[in-house]
Amino acid sequence: LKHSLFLLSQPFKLCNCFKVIIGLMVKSLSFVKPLYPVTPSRPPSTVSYVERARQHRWQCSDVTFHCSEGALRQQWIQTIREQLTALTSRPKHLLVYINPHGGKQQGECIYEQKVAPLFACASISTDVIVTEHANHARDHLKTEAELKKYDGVVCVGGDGMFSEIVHGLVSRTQRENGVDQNSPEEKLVPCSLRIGIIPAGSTDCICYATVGINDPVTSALHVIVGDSQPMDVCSVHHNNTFLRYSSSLLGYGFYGDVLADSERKRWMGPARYNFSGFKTFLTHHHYEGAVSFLPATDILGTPRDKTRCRAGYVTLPNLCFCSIPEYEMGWGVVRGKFLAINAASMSCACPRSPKGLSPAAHLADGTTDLILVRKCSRFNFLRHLLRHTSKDDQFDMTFVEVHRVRRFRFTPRHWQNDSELDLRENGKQLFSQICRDHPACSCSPAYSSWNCDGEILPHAAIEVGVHCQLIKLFTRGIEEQPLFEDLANPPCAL
Ligand SMILES: Nc1ncnc2c1ncn2[C@@H]1O[C@H](COP(=O)(O)OP(=O)(O)OP(=O)(O)O)[C@@H](O)[C@H]1O
Ligand SMILES: CCCCCCCCCCCCC/C=C/[C@@H](O)[C@H](CO)NC(=O)CCCCC
Ligand SMILES: [Ca+2]
Repeated sequence: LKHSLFLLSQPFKLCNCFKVIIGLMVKSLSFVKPLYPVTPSRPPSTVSYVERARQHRWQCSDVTFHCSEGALRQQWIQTIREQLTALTSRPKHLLVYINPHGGKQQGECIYEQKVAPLFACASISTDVIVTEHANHARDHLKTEAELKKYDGVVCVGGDGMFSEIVHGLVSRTQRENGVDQNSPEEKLVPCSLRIGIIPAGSTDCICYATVGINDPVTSALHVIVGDSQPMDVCSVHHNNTFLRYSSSLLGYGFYGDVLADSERKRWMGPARYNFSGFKTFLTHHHYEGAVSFLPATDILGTPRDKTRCRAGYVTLPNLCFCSIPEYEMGWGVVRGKFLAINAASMSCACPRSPKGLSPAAHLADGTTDLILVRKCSRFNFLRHLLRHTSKDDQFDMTFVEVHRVRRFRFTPRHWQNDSELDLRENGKQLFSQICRDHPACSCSPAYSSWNCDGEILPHAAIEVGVHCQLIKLFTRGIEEQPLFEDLANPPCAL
């Protein structure tokens, strides 16, 4: 009995079969059509378990046991419960934030119908907060939430909602440890609570790039089995002032302009990105400036590798976050006119771009892939963009270069001083400012804005540093797909 239960309650591979118990329910008789004669004193017991399906999807299945002998039945139930309680990596108490306005505005419904029943089945208790305004979750986490009560935080929403959770948790952790976020050289203290993402947004790139699919049930099951995946976070500063954290894309030029335009069309839902993407492509603005960066020379991989960041990938201990003066000598500089400057700390894969902006980027290696797309013809830029959606190499083009870096800075060519910046900060954002060289014409504006994980940063001049493994998610990274998927889950008796 003990041996069978051990197999049932551990992630295991046997004849390519994968089953992990998530919970046990002693069902009331009315739920089950008995196969065997049962009496009210001996109801059947149902064990729920996780099963792999196609394309990284996980699903929940049940097996119902009947046992005519009361004592043996009780022994099974007790032992399964003990085994499940002994799994310390599994969360028991979670704090859940739901954004009711993310994506197609289905957050509450997705949580109630698909996720809450699974958490209940796995005996996870939850405190649920439906947010009432933007930054509600961030501010609650930063100051009020009694974090000691919980084993993790779950966000139901998109990348913007995830970003709120990251800001709340990281800021709280730094404050409690006396770390000054305004200093770009400061080494930040990692957060101890894991974060779960139930995808209910428009892009959901963090979920897609860490699980392999945007599916609320799959994500909930990864939380239940207690997966853990460390993740890098970039800090963004301007003039020794902390601006924001970023865990997926920091994009200036094309992706900054797409976002600025799409924010005015939120009413369109996820389709706003198609509309603004097409419009921004047609405007074909370029931006002049200098990008200086500190290459990551002490790591094995490069952004042009054919290998991908997959579950179980172990990063070698590296220098992670390093202070500027120590490495000042190794900095490189690229000046020019750019259609896009993108920094991808992870692949940024999402349904729109299944391999992502930087397919070989790693989730937790302390680096970000800096992609510089120089001014080129519309036709060439379109070829580059379309390669985000195909298998072809988007970096194999003369006007594109990519560097794996630990830190970088961007200074726009005409950047003057902070009085201009203050104007932007105070809400009078100069997105429509025209080129200073030709004040009367309507050619490319002098500045774009940064797209920071889907939030607009009004500052153009920024300094960015990667903080290796600052947060942890309730995922295990994308699992390698079996060669013959049909053989991965043969019918397998428990
Ligand atoms: N109750 C609320 N009312 C209005 N805005 C909210 C509320 N709760 C959170 N927000 C904000 O909504 C914004 C968008 O949310 P979210 O990321 O969940 O969806 P999305 O933008 O559609 O998806 P994605 O970020 O994946 O593209 C976030 O910036 C978040 O701060
Ligand atoms: C002519 C048009 C060609 C279109 C080419 C399509 C290329 C798609 C690449 C998509 C990359 C998304 C990267 C993820 C960024 C997220 O942090 C952010 C927040 O959710 N999403 C966007 O900014 C949303 C960005 C959406 C951009 C379209
Ligand atoms: Ca990385």
